[in-house]
Parts: sequence; structure tokens; C-alpha cells
Amino acid sequence: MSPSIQQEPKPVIELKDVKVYHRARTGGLFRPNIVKAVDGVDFTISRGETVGIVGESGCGKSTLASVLVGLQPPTSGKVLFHGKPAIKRNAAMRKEFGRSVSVVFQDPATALNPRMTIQDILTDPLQIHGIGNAASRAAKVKELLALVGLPQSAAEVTPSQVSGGQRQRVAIARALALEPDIIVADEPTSALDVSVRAQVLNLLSDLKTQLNLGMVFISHDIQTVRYVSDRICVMYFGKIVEQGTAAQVFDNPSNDYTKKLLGAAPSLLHI
Ligand SMILES: Nc1ncnc2c1ncn2[C@@H]1O[C@H](COP(=O)(O)OP(=O)(O)OP(=O)(O)O)[C@@H](O)[C@H]1O
Repeated sequence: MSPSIQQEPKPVIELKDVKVYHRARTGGLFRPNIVKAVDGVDFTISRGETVGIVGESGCGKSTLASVLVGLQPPTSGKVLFHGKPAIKRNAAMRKEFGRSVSVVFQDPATALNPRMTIQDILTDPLQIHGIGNAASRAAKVKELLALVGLPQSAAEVTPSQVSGGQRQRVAIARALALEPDIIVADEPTSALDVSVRAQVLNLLSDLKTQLNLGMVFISHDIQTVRYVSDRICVMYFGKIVEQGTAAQVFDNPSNDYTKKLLGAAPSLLHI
């Protein structure tokens, strides 16, 4: 009998030599006119893995996230979605990409419409994508609230009537509404009280396992990234300067910048 071969999961999104260059807001004699926000990045994300992207403010993390969720077209390079070029002009692909790749932003206070009830916030993506009827959408909202550990009564209130940690749970529930393959979480705990950060990190980790999600976890804090990631990419001035498993990057960093980040990192107790 031939030995069974374990298939590697195929990437949902693949970036090849992606560059995003901006015209500098303030150019000048001694300042470059071009900001290389992302500068030749190769990256893949598949279902079932959490890839952490870490680096200091301004290194290009959010720009990379915008490319991954389709909000920012690259200046050059390729974005592949299930192995095919992600062509934004194609309405069917745009819709499928929007269903497959969700985002959780840093601050749920600004990411959620303060005038909508949580029921409506969670129903919205289903309506936009024409999924189900009133009864099945109501059932889905119940399921989503349970999935993120919120009481069913939360459906009746607006985001301002729940705590910051609960608001981020609502944002996560909204990101899960369309049953995505990938979630891009851009500093999802940075705006939260220290006391609830670990709960939200644990929720994201549990959801990733339970739903076999692919997760891109972006943070300036290498300890937070280590806590949730299988693989870590270290970004510096628009480039990925080091990547490997969490253990490789922590136990045997090869890049000087990674060593500096590790040296400056506070203990896990501060996440
Ligand atoms: N629209 C733009 N026009 C000009 N420069 C930009 C633009 N967007 C981003 N940049 C610059 O690109 C670089 C990368 O920004 P980006 O926001 O991606 O970094 P970041 O690592 O996410 O930082 P932070 O954690 O502070 O958000 C920065 O120097 C930023 O000032």
C-alpha cells in the first residue's frame, strides 16, 4: 500500500512581489517623494493557519492588510485568489472575494454604525449578498451571537450600549456572517482595555480552530502575535525581513530587526 500523502492546503490568497508606493504627503529636498509602504512582498494565507504580521508603526502592515482584503490595488505585483488573478473589474469575483475575505479593524467604536442595532449590523452583510430570507437571517444572527459569546439580548441594543470588548465581539461576528475563508484582523485588540485583550485573542484563536479559518493577525506587538500565530512575518520599511514558525522566529531569530523587536517586547502579561 502506498503511504498516504498529506496535502498542503492551497492558499486562498497569494501575493507575489507586491508593491504599494504612495506619493509622499510632504516631499522636499531631503525627503523622498515616494513612500514605499509595501515593497516587494511575497505572502500566502490558507485556511486553518494564523499568520502574524508584526512591525513598528509605519512599516506597512495596514497597507498590506488593505491589499489582502482588496481595498488597495497594488502599484505592481500579483494578487491571486484561489490561484487566479483577483480582477476587481469582474463583478462575480468581487462578490466572491468579499464573501471569502473579511476584516476586523482596530477600533470597533468607529467600525460599527452607532445608529444601527446589533441585529441590523449582523444582518447587513447577509442582505447585501442576498443570502437567505428574514427568518434564516434572524436564525443566523442568533448563531453568530452564540459563536462569539454574546447574549441573545445584545441583538436589541446599539454598539454604544455594550462594552468595548463586546463591541469587538460584534465586529468579529459581523466578519463571520458570510462564512469567510480568511479573516484579516488589523490590531484587533489594541483599542481594548488590557483586561479584555486576552479574552478577544482567545476567542479569535478558538474561532480559527472551530471554523478552520485562515487568519492574518496584524499587530505592532510581537508577544501578542506570538500568542496567536502559527507563522510570523516580520515587516520593516515595507519588506518582510524574516518569516518562520512562531518558535523559529522567537527561539532563533536571524534578522537584526527581529532581535531588536524581541528585545524591546514586554512580557505576555501586558497583552
Ligand atoms: N495614502 C497614503 N499616502 C501617502 N503615504 C501613505 C499613505 N498611506 C500610507 N502611507 C505611508 O505608508 C507607510 C506605511 O503605512 P501603514 O499605515 O501601512 O503602516 P502601519 O505599519 O500599518 O502603521 P500603523 O501601525 O501606524 O498604522 C507610512 O509611512 C505611511 O505614512
